[in-house]
Amino acid sequence: MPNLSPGVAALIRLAPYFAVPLVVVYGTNVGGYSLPWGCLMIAAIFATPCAYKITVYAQRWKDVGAAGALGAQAVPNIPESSLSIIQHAGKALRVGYPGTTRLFDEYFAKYGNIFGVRIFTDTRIFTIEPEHVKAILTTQFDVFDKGADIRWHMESMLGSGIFNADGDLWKFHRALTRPFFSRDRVSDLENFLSHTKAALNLAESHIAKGYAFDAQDLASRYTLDCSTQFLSGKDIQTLSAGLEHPSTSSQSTPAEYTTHPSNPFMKALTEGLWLSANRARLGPLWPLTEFRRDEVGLRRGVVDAYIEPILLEALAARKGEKDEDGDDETLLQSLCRQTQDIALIKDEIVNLLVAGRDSTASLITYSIYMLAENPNIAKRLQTEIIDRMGQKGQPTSVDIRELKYLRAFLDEVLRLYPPVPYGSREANRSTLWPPATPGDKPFYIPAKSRILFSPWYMHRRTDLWGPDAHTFDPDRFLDERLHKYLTPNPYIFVPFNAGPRTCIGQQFAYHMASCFLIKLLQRFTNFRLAREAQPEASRPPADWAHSQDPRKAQEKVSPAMHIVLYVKGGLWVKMDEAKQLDED
Ligand code: HEM
Repeated sequence: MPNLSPGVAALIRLAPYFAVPLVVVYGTNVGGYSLPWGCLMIAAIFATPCAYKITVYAQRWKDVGAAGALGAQAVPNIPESSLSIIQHAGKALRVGYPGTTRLFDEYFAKYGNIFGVRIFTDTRIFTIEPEHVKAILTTQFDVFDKGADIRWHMESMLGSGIFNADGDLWKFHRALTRPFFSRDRVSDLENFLSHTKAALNLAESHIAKGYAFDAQDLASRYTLDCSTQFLSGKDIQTLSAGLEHPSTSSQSTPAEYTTHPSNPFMKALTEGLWLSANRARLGPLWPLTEFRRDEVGLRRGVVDAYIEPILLEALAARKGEKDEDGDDETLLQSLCRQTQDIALIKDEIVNLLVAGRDSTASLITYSIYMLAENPNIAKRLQTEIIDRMGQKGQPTSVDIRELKYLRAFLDEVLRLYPPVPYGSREANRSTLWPPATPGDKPFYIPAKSRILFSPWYMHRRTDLWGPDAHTFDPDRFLDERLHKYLTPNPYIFVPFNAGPRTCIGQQFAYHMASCFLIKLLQRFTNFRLAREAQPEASRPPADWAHSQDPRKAQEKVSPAMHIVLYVKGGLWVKMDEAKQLDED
């Protein structure tokens, strides 16, 4: 139904669910038994809810029976209504601490590490068991697709790009993009270093005026410029906008920032993802919130308008060239060589921009947050970096490999603040998962179940990471805790997922974030949060301080998520220029 708004399309799709029971009620009336009109009306009103309840009970009965026949157990379903679940999920998206909504806290405590919820006729199964995550991502990879629901929620933003594809289409995308993330290509640090320099010059000019700056905005612009340079050979210069002034500064933000052409693009990208995530939380009800028009598609239109000129330039440059690939060919050039399908190329580029910008910006943002919160760790990192390459030296990929504490620091940020806090898949057929407790019956996973697994929750489990799981301590990736917890049980740490669909940009992201942090720590010191600049509405709610979750209780900013984790209201920080050491 391409020309209909989401709301109208959904109504047409749902019409049979409401019409069939009414017709049945009406049919009984004309079929000889003449019920009084009052009874008929009551029957008509209750027919659809009754039919829905019967479907739900019949499905559950079928699942329990199928589980029993296989010597397995059905996943326990939580006794909460669909509307209440939708309401909690929506609230969690707006104001919740990612992962610790009432829904999760209460039900993980009550039912253990796996439970099911029903949203109308859909079953969703939540798990934070590493063995289940291993099954989803690796050992039962062919059972778990992204699925039709995800495509329905994400299509307006991501089209048929790699994130949204399954089966042969996914294989096609993967084969197309993977060669561009080879070790050689991602180890070329010039792109990252030149953009780091531009980004840190902006930070420096703000600091010189005594202003705080939003490190999250800076990180997003840095990662977007690096990613576009890598993908198309030309950056889109979002860093040239400069930085916003904090609301506490006496001077307002210069017009060159507020009117910069990259701003509508950045805003549309973020809003598009937020709205897409909201669709997933609302389940089948989301079209009601976009009744008259496709709000996400509108944002995608803004994104397209910004990237189209770059694309058309690349296509024009292709004309007349020989059909040969070369080592210096960009991904965009390669796509243009292999297809003239502009929609496909646009989808591919948008998918990679979404992947490259937000997740790595999240890693850098939370890294700066942790530098500010842990001055001793910042000092140790600084010492490691300066000992190896001095205060001005440019890192190489060998340096990055040898900076062990920096890598442990990044991994610890990824553990406590995984940029992609939740993963989702759909079972294309029924299967069995190992029990959460050895000796118990395996779990029966019915076909078509939507599965949600949470690195966020799993990365913080004290039974998997030790009693200090809530403490930020990079040494856990270097000392005996590594061998005690992670080495024997690698699926407890999955910030990039794992298996055949593991993140393609993992090494790219480590290099991009490492370059930024190395140069940051060479140039600046004394990182601190500028709480006065943090917008009032984005500060952590007062009741978080009394939370049972020790990390939530000590947060100084509000972590929030759409699909990717971010800091609500931005991460406003101050820092000092490091004293220049004499390196001669
Ligand atoms: C810290 C940074 C990053 C994190 C934590 C991260 C995490 C992830 C995760 C969890 C997935 C699986 C998503 C899913 O299956 O739904 C994924 C997939 C992917 N990532 Fe990343 N990512 C990061 C950076 C990047 C970068 C920089 C790029 C490329 C420029 C990239 C490209 C991709 C692609 C193309 C996929 C899809 C793979 C597939 O479906 O086969 N990622 N990433």
